[in-house]
Amino acid sequence: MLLEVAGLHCTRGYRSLFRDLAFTLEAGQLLLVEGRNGSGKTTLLKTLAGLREADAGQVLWQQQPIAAWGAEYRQQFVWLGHSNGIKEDLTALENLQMMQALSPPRSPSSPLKYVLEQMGLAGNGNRFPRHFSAGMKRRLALSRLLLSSAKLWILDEPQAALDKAGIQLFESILSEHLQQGGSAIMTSHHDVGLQGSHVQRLVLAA
Ligand SMILES: Nc1ncnc2c1ncn2[C@@H]1O[C@H](COP(=O)(O)OP(=O)(O)OP(=O)(O)O)[C@@H](O)[C@H]1O
Repeated sequence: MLLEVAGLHCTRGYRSLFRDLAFTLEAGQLLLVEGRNGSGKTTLLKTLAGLREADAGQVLWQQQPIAAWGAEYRQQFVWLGHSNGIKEDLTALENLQMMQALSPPRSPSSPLKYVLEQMGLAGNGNRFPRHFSAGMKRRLALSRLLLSSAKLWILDEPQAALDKAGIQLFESILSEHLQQGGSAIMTSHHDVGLQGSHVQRLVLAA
């Protein structure tokens, strides 16, 4: 088992978002976290990523509490939040270099120009993302999925701003990751075109 969550309780202000939350995630599985705006999806993802503390409960990564992993836990997953985490003053190619440096690299690694091509950004390598559309920025942000060898992906509304082709591209990258024994936790307000016993759903009802 890769990730195990038990008795998780998170509050924000005086509001309890979820209580006694429990689930497990195995290699090859996708967990879709659903719920209305403000129900606590981002809060849950940040808690799983160790970016905020739970009020109670445990998050175990490979049987060990994430706190016990220390800084090493950050190398175990790819994080993509609402913010794209790209630098507007670096070119697209320089952004890929930065992403590559921050994550355990894939081996063999693809040439960065090829990664841009795969993401539908061919010819934009030397441009600055401040001149990109919102969907182009999201595609650049999602490039990190092709650069990292991390087994777990934690993605907050990864399809935001993507056009139909971008959503299909993301789903095919995700599907390949799962087939290769990776796992992912993601939020979405849209249907995800992946089905099967390896896809679990968690609906937050707060
Ligand atoms: N920085 C903060 N300080 C205080 N309360 C916050 C903060 N961020 C979020 N909240 C509250 O926590 C609750 C859950 O927010 P969260 O962002 O986790 O929801 P969400 O399900 O991801 O929403 P959305 O679908 O809109 O992205 C909301 O009621 C929100 O008001």
